[in-house]
Amino acid sequence: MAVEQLSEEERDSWLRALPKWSSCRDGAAIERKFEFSDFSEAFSFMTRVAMIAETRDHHPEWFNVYNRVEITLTTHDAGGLSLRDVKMARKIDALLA
Ligand SMILES: C[C@H](O)[C@H](O)[C@H]1CNC2=NC(N)=NC(=O)C2=N1
Repeated sequence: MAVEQLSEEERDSWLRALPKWSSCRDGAAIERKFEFSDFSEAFSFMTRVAMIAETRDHHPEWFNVYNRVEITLTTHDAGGLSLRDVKMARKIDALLA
């Protein structure tokens, strides 16, 4: 599905609203690291993120070891960062609010 990459200006302004996420891959992605009390908490969080990803058809790249989860968001169909990533990041943040 066609989806637009954010311009550099749009990216910078959206990122200011997502202070827990940092830009990576030369602006093509954003990432956030999470730490939980144990694996069960981490995996439960991942399960909730997975459900959101499925309903939105927008899937994270992620890494988990025990209580740590690292999430990278990028839009493969756009070859970079899109509004889908920003919205997904907001949803993920809201899970922990
Ligand atoms: C065919 C399917 O809708 C697409 O491949 C979706 C699935 N999940 C996706 N996830 C992400 N992160 N980027 C995409 O471009 C993407 N595209």
